[in-house]
Amino acid sequence: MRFDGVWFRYARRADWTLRAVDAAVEPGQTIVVLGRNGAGKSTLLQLAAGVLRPQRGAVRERPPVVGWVPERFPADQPFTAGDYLHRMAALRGHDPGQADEWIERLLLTGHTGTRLSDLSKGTAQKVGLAQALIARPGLLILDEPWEGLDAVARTLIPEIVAEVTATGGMVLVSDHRGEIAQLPGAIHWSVADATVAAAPAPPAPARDEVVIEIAVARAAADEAVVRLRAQGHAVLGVRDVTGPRPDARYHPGATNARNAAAGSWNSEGEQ
Ligand SMILES: Nc1ncnc2c1ncn2[C@@H]1O[C@H](COP(=O)(O)OP(=O)(O)OP(=O)(O)O)[C@@H](O)[C@H]1O
Repeated sequence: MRFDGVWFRYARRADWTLRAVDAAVEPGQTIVVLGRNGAGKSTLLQLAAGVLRPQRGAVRERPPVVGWVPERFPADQPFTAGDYLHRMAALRGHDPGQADEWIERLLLTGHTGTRLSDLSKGTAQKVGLAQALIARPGLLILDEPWEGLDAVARTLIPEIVAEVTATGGMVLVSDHRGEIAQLPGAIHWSVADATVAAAPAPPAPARDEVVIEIAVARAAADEAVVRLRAQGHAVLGVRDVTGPRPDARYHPGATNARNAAAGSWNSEGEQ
């Protein structure tokens, strides 16, 4: 997919929010879009998603299925979370079971009967994420995905990104706080002064580590993740050890992509 001389502004005589943007995303790539508040990251992502249209230039070769997770999930809709996700699955031509798999994986099971407007911000964000993933997107767009998410859900983001890219999908992620600057293998773009430029990747952390698997009570998972992070440990993932075993790439515990991610760890000889 590429931005081909893209110019965009929100009103006819307004300053350009983005000027002459030329940039390309290849299959399997993750792009982290960095920039200060108001720089134009969301605008760029919405142009990529096709939600906004450029006044000049074009976004070309966009994959047919796009999953867009806006910065704020629009929760003012008259559905419960479960009903909404099942409807979205049906609308996209999928079995409602596809929604159930994401409901389970994003730990939304206890919220399916809650109306969207009554969900907490973080839970609503997870519904937004599930909605985008049900479609099995070839392009996944995550606008500040860390905002409002609980600690467990945060650990799932890199895992989900790896699964999409492992199957040739592209991922665009905005990040104004530099939280995902360490997303492995990601390419960084910087948005500033209405232009988009390649940004150097932050230095990789020194690696002399081992992986320890621990099991904690489900109710204590959030607290455990927060405490481990506070102690300086990298939390690589959270998975359900009692749930059904998955059998396809976007399913809970997705075997192919998950193994591919684990393989990259093994190949570094750290286990
Ligand atoms: N719907 C809109 N109408 C008019 N101006 C807008 C609109 N949306 C965004 N803008 C303006 O466009 C500029 C870029 O906004 P954008 O949301 O793309 O920035 P951002 O880098 O994503 O910021 P943040 O990190 O705060 O989300 C800002 O000056 C913003 O005020």
